[in-house]
Amino acid sequence: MYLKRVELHGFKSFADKSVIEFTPGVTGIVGPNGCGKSNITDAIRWVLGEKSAKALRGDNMSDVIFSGSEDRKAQNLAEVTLVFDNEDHYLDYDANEVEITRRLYRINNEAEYYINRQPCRLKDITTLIMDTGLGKDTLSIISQNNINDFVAQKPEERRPLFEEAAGVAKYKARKRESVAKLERTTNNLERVDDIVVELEKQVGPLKRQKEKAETYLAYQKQLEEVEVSVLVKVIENLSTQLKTLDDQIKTSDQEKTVNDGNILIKENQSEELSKKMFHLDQDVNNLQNELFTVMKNVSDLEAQKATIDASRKQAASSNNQEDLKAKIASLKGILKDALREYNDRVERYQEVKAEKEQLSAQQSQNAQAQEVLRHEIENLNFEIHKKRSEKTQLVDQIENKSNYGYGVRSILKAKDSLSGILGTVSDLLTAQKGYEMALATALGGSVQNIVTASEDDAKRAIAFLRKNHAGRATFMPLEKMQPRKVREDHALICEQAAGCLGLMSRFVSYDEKITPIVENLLGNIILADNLDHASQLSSLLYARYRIVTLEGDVVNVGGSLTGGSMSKKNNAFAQKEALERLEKAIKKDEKAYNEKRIALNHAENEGRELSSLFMQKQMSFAKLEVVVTNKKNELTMAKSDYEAAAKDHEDLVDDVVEDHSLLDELNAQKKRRDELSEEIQAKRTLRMSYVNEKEALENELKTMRSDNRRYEKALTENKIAKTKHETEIQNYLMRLNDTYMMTFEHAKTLADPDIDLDASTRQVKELRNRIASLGSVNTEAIAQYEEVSARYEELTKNRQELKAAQDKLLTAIEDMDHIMVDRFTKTFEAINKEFNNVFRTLFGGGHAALHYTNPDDILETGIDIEAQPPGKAAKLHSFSGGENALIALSCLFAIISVRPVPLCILDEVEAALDMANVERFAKYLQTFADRTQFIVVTHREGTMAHCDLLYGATMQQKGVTKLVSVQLKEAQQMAS
Ligand SMILES: Nc1ncnc2c1ncn2[C@@H]1O[C@H](COP(=O)(O)OP(=O)(O)OP(=O)(O)O)[C@@H](O)[C@H]1O
Repeated sequence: MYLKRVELHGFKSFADKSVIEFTPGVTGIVGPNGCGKSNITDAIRWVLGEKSAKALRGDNMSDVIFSGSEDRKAQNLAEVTLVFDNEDHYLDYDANEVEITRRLYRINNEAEYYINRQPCRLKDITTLIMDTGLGKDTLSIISQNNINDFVAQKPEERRPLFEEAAGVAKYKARKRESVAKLERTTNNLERVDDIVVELEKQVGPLKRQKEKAETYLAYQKQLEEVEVSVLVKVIENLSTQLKTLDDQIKTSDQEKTVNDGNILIKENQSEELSKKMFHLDQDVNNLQNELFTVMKNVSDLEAQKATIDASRKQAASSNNQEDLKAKIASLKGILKDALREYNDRVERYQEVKAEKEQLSAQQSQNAQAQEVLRHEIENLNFEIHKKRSEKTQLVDQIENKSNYGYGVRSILKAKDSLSGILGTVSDLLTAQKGYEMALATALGGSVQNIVTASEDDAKRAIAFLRKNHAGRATFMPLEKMQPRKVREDHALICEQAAGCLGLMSRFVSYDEKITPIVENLLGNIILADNLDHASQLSSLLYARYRIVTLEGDVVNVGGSLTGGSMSKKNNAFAQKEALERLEKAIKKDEKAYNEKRIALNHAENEGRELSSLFMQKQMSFAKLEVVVTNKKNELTMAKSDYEAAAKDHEDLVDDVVEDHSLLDELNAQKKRRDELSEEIQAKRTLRMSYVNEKEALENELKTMRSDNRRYEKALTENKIAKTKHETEIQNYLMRLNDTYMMTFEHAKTLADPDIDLDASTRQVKELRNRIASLGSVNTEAIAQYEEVSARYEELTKNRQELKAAQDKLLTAIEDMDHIMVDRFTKTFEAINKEFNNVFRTLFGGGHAALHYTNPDDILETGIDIEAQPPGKAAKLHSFSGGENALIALSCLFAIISVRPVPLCILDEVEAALDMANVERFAKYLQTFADRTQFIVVTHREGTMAHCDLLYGATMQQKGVTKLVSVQLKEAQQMAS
């Protein structure tokens, strides 16, 4: 390999493109001072990788670009190419010729590098020439300064030259890299070690915490599964019991109400009976007194009559003729009395008969009246039951809101466990009577909106619905609701308009605190009496408002109409109104029912009285029948007695003046007596029946009161049980909500319906105990552990890798050290030997040697020079400049002979030598010329004489170097 050509363009004084051809052997470059000879050396050094501007004799790298002269402008870039012949493939590059180019731009200070015109990095160039003997720090470029400094250098500063000769630069560079790597690896290892130790401290406790947290979560999961099923089952059981209790309460309540009514009626009846008995007693008493008087009268009158009858009987029994007249007269008197009595009794018989018939007629009237009343009572009872069941249905609809959305119902059910739920709009508003349809229309779907105290309450409720998949609902936070209004001028138009009743909000009752809701929902809705007026009004108001009618038709904003028939069934306000109406009707029917019951009772009493009277009449009638028969017999006998006596004695029959007053009075008194007896008897019988009836009533009342106590007791017990059940259900629902954030419906979908309640309840308790025994738990530990342990594992792996890398690097460094020591020692010894030889040749005798300054550390040792020219003492600092140069050149040649280099550039290295030594130097050069290509910058003729090729550097144009091939003579002229 040798340098074939150097091409320069714009480099320092080489303004124009210059091509310098070289041949193997020694090439001399001559010329006057400052004409640019050393710039060629700089150019070669630059291409071979020099990075220091100072080494290139400049301040900045851009100083290498031609900076202009008197006649020439500065260049914008410098470019130098070295062309090597590489036929022997000395350079490790697959080409017979290798071109290395470096280029630098002034404008951005950017450099470009090429190998065989292919762009590359500076590092690729230094790698290519490493250990070839080329390169900026090698033996290939030796300047006058290098030579001058060599002897004065510190031993350590001389070492690189020897290292280069020993070919350890590659290893040194690699070692440097390995050491740097080792340092980085060690640093990393230490850092990783620190972290691993730190992590180790954390991993243990975190693992324990994580395991505890996992156990806790497993228990919690188990607990949730079991407890949700238990809670669902318990709630279902309690709900079933609650339903039974409700039914029992309803039944007891109804039974008690019926019983209460019956007791009241029976008590009234009993009281009435007492009153009647009291009056009967008074009547009987009075009648009894009168009876006494009448009986005394009868007795008196009968006594008088008996006297008369006795004298008549005496006269009648006489058989004297003279008394015959008196006898006939007596018998006639007896006959007349008998007839009168008979007629009297017959008349009474007829009277009693008539009375009996009248009573019978009254009885059947009474029976009819009773029948009518019973029928009416039955009807009323049926009505009341019907209305009560309608009411139950209606209450159920109103309370359970079965026609409302799922979300609304879910919220109402969970109301107690949520905060700030005030109820639905339909709960909080009541339509005034007659405005139910209008209000329902005005509100539309908003009736189902749920009013909350605050916006946060609404948000919590929405979160609850979302979590439980429990439907959707609209919420109206009181604090957020803005009023809607009708403009004042529009309100004035309304006031004047036909059929306008005013703002809908005026026809609603509500609690003052929900005013914002009412003003928001109804503040701009107008009520009109009918659709025609509503339509006219809408036109007047430019169709800006919603106008509803009493019938529930609507003129919408914009003027469209909605209307037709509307079911009241789902109208919340109509439902409320219907309930009120139903309750009133039930009360009215109940009142009528009780009144009819009392009337029936009266009729029954009257019936009883009539029947008692009728019985008595019947008895009197029967008695009278006997009396009439008796009287008839008596009359027949009297008639027969009279006719027997009067027969054949018609002359003796006188027309006696008859005085019937006594008999009439007696008959009258007797009639009265019988009437009184009959009446007393009737009243007594009646009283007796009243006594029996009252007794029966009291017995019934006793039973009913005892029933009532039973009902009350059952009611109280059931109500207490109901409250207890409700509270328990509420508590369980709250537990579901608070602990598991679940609605009952959602929990039901997750629950196991076939659990054994007792066993599961025990399991819940046990799990709770287990959880409690875990103490404080950090659930974050699971994620923390995962993170820390993953990091720990990764870093542990890292540590192993780093450790392996460290070991590998240490081994590599050790190997390199061995190689370097070996090579360095061998090369050093060879150079040392050669040094003495060259020295003796150049000095013509004497002695020279090289020594390690630190033989124990071959890798770092400096190199000492021991030189003793013939006849002189060996003190380096006391040699002349020329001697120093010769010593240095001896060493240089020794090195070159041990380690031949392909190219060596010597820049005025022999300047300090005398002519004889220059001669020796030049000759010596020739001894190497077959192995090493020399380029020698020189002023010395002796050197020039031994050059194979000579170039002369000139500056024909000022400041611009031009190189021409010259003959020795021309060169000598140029030098001189
Ligand atoms: N960037 C540059 N642009 C133009 N000319 C430059 C630039 N850098 C250096 N020079 C010129 O190059 C010359 C120096 O060249 P160089 O040091 O190679 O000369 P020389 O021939 O080696 O001299 P000597 O024999 O004294 O060592 C100077 O004239 C300097 O002005």
